[in-house]
Amino acid sequence: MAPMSLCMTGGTSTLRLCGSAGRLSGSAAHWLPLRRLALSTWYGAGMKSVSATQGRTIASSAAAEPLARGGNEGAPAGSEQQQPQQHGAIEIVVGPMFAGKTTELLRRVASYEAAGLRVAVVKSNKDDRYCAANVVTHDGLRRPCFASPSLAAFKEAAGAAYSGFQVIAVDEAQFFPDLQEFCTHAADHEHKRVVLAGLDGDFQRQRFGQVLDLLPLADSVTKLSARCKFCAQEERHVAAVFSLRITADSRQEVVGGADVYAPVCRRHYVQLSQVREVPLSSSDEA
Ligand SMILES: Nc1ncnc2c1ncn2[C@@H]1O[C@H](COP(=O)(O)OP(=O)(O)O)[C@@H](O)[C@H]1O
Ligand SMILES: Cc1cn([C@H]2C[C@H](O)[C@@H](COP(=O)(O)O)O2)c(=O)[nH]c1=O
Repeated sequence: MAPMSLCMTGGTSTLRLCGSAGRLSGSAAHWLPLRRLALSTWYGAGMKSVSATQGRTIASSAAAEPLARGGNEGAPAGSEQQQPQQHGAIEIVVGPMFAGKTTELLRRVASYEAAGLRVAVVKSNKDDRYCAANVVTHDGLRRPCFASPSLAAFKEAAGAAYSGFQVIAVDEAQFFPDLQEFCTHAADHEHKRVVLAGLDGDFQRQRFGQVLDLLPLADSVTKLSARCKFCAQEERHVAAVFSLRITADSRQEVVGGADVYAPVCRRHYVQLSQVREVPLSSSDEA
């Protein structure tokens, strides 16, 4: 079994497979073709990132490097022989609101494009906060995208262009009803690299959509943190790991920004989510 490592950088933890063919032991070593495994484990290596709380610089990632070489490590230079197929992969970026998930998604998109790959960016059409046809970060970075109710609808809208995309970047992943099925098929059978950004939990810290279902299928999982809004008011910088809803709406899906949510640390989540429950339950009784 390939070992897992938890790499901490500031407010960010990156959980990634860091096995190598040489370190394989047990039954997997008997049936996995070693060369294929060596290539696929190399893809995820070297990923590093820092949290939104640490500013706008997100450390460079080596994730695009192998792909920059076309994923064709086995072919001799200038060879006319058929190139090996690109390997599929699933990268997941999670965290509370305002943690920099979309920023990180766009950084990876730019990195893959710089490596010469064709990238499609998709977001849920439920997210109409800043612009219907763009992925937009809370601080205004933007990029045109497909806005779709489902990933099947995106595939249909892309039409013939779909097969040319080597990377599919999905923002607001928690809103897609067919996330697991689409990503699994795209990575396993269409050999695409799928990069997802989304909430792992809702305002009640419950699973949100299908993001968590993809963890066992992912090549890398990066959890980002934001900065606790209430600690910041006390001039303390504390990592925010939860999204607190500051309105009295109890539906799971409520699209919004700083008017509806605040990033909070554990202490403030516990304190303030209980406060929030009082007006909710008294109004429920009325
Ligand atoms: N009210 C706010 N609270 C916290 N961060 C904010 C707020 N408004 C803008 N930002 C900025 O948003 C950036 C993160 O945006 P984004 O990548 O869209 O986050 P996410 O996708 O995780 O919600 C942060 O670096 C921060 O500078
Ligand atoms: C916590 C929480 C969030 N949402 C919505 C609010 C926003 O529209 C998105 C998250 O956007 P971001 O890019 O991560 O800032 O999800 C929701 O519907 N329900 C929730 O509990």
